[in-house]
Amino acid sequence: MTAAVPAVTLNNGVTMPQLGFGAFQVGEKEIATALENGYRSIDTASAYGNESDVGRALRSSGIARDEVFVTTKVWNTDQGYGSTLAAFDASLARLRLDYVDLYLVHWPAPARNTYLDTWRALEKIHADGRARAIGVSNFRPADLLHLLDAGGTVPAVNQIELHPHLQQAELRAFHARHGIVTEAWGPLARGGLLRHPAIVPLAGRLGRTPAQVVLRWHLQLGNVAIPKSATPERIRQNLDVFDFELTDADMAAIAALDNGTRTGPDPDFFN
Ligand SMILES: NC(=O)C1=CN([C@@H]2O[C@H](COP(=O)(O)OP(=O)(O)OC[C@H]3O[C@@H](n4cnc5c(N)ncnc54)[C@H](OP(=O)(O)O)[C@@H]3O)[C@@H](O)[C@H]2O)C=CC1
Ligand SMILES: O=C(O)C(=O)[C@@H](O)[C@H](O)C(=O)CO
Repeated sequence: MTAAVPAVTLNNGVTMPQLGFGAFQVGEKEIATALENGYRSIDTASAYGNESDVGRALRSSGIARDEVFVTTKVWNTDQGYGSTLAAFDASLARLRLDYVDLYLVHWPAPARNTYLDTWRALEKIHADGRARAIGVSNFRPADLLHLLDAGGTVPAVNQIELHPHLQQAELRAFHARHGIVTEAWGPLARGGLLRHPAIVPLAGRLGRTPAQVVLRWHLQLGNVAIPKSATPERIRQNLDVFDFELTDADMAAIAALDNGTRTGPDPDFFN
């Protein structure tokens, strides 16, 4: 039996489950499996091409709308004030929802130089009650400073690549200073960490899997994490992480694995 998922409170008082289902490269079946097994937060994006699958899985689950936290994101080519408003309408239509819980700017896309205008559109969407919270993704400290200096709404969340090989100390400290929740994408380093000689024995000692140990590390750091799996047993296993704890020594052993390795694009260059 999986214990209840704790909630984190965002800077506007909205609460969000600390562990959710990452829906990149999955379809309705996997999203339905996640919901059946107790996930109550789904992370999608217009770029994933599966917002309709998320909507269908939600409707057929029979779970009340207000019990599931739905995140989606505006893609780089839709950045800009008017185009973001139009992209949001299209996302809601595909999801067949009246609102999302969290709407994110997917990448800063620095060469476009449009994220401030995009952010104004997210503020309008939030003011209109169509996103309960708004945030960003893959923003670097300089992007966040730029946004904060422009005034307006402080992002509720920055969703960034974060795992033991890329611990993002500078961004996490920035977020803590400004009340921004850190959400980890690729929390399992896309599977690349799970045979690591520092993780495997830890998992053996605790009677857990390597993925569960890594997810527990995220939770104890205070991150929101959104692991993806297309495998039912792993989908279940990844949510079953609320009844054990890593010691300070375990946390320190994992902290030592930081080597700055990315599994995905670098926000400096991804446009
Ligand atoms: N904002 C952004 O720019 C980005 C956001 N994301 C979001 O983050 C989510 C998660 O990131 P993602 O890149 O998918 O990577 P993850 O770190 O979640 O890793 C997913 C990989 O790990 C494997 N895996 C999952 N659970 C286990 C387990 N218990 N044991 C062994 N292997 C496991 C999966 O295999 P299998 O599926 O075969 O079970 C898959 O290959 C995405 O789905 C998306 O929602 C991701 C990338 C960028
Ligand atoms: O999954 C996402 O949210 C992403 O933005 C990335 O997958 C990104 O699109 C990518 O990896 C492109 O190669």
